[in-house]
Amino acid sequence: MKLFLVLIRSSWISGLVSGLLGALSGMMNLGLIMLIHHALTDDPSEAGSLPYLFAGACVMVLLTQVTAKYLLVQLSQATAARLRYELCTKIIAAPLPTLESVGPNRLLAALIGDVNAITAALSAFPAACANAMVLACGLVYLATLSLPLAGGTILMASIGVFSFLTGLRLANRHIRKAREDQDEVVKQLRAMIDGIKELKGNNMRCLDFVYDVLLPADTRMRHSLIVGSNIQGFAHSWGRLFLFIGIGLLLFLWPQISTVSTATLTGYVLTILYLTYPLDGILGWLPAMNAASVAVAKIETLGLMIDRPEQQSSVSAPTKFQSIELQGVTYRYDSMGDDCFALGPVDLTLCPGETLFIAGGNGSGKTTLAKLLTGLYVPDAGRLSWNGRDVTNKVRADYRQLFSTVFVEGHLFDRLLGIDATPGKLEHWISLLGMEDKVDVQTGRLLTGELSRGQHKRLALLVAALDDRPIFVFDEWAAEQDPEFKDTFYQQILPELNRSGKTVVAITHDDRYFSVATRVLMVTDGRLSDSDEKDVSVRKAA
Ligand SMILES: Nc1ncnc2c1ncn2[C@@H]1O[C@H](COP(=O)(O)OP(=O)(O)OP(=O)(O)O)[C@@H](O)[C@H]1O
Repeated sequence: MKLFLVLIRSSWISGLVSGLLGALSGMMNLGLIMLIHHALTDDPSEAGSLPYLFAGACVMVLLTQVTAKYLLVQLSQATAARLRYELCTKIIAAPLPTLESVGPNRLLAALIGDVNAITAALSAFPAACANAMVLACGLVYLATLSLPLAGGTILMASIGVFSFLTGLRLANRHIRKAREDQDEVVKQLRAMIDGIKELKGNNMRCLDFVYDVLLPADTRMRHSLIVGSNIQGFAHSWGRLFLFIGIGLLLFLWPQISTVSTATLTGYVLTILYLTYPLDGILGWLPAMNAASVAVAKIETLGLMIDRPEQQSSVSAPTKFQSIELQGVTYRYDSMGDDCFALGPVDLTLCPGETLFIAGGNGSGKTTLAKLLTGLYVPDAGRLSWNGRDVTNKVRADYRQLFSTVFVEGHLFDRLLGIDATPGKLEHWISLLGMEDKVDVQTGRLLTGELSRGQHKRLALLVAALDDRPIFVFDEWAAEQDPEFKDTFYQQILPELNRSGKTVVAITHDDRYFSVATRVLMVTDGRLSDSDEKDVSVRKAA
């Protein structure tokens, strides 16, 4: 039922019209059968207008079917696009930790697989309406031929449909399970694509991955699908059987207990045989409906999980700040129970124009701190303030616009988006970063296809520089640069940003360059402290 609500929300008028047209086409189909019945049983010399009626009914069937399908293709695609858009909007608006805990695989499976399942079921909607109408009209026609026979047929068909629906409910459990297993399969397929180099370099790992991870996940999904589909198939055949039992009873039993003319019997059998097609169509459509309902439920659950939209920000970014302060800020990941990492309490004040380096061991919490500082994570406790005012949910999105960031796993879009840089500035940064052959200045396209990790970082820095926010946050930016460019970064790029009034926060392990910073802080096991390494590096640099 929810599936129809999804359809109606998209455009109830198109849905209704295509349903009605489908039903009309069903009636026309049945009209054809009645005409055939007359042509077979009436005197050929009295055919009169029958051929014209037949031709007219054929044209009507064609017109109604084509129009209904045309309308529904538009509608089902619009519904799919709308579902995708709604989900994408929710994803963009959801807080980062929520998305991190849902994970990209589940999001992708919903955006692609579930939306496609819904589109497939909706596309078959006019045909289902046509089939339902053929069945309904067929039963009425049967009633005009013989009321008791029609009653018997309805009884047999009802038993068949009821058995089928019972089987479908049973199959549903397995189809739902298969949908859960699909998330795991998508996860492992992504792992295979992301880890292709690691797999190619170690045959044993490759075999282990394929036979111990990928195939078992796939087998679990396949098994659930096979069981579900087999139950559906059996229920389908079982439901259909009752129609043939009805025909058998009609042919062999009815003439024994009542007198019935051959013309009536012929019309009856002809109609019932014809009705097996629409019945088949409906029984065949119900499993697709079933899969679509599972998909709707999945999208709804996911939508509810991520439906905690943050307040959206104004389009223009702030150009200045006076201070940013973290007071007693704490943050804990909640994904791994009690053992999860906790940061803080952290006290930190960031002032305009300073160059702050943050150092510390692996896993000590530097990136977590950067995500808190940039408003991507919300502190569990403590206070984050911007120009003396608390960064509440209402202003968090605006606050995030203060930062140009380059995170370790940052993504590069293949074009410059949301950037309004002058050609002079663009060329300056392209030449400073040596990215002349990776950027199409005319179109703003970035050639992100085959980049080395160092080049990837340089392009990311280019985008951040063109973003031109008051504060730059670099997470181990120089880690993948050659010594020469590392030097350019610390001795040329950071001072240049500083001279143009920017504040820089750089997470770094390069103690050789600590002298460039105005302040160096150290993170140890989630705690922040002043570092005495800056003095050491100043001595080293001297
Ligand atoms: N999304 C997450 N869910 C749960 N735990 C996480 C998540 N991200 C990071 N952690 C954990 O938090 C801790 C701190 O991670 P963080 O990335 O902040 O460290 P880091 O100091 O930047 O390390 P590195 O120098 O290796 O980049 C680590 O133990 C990490 O496993």
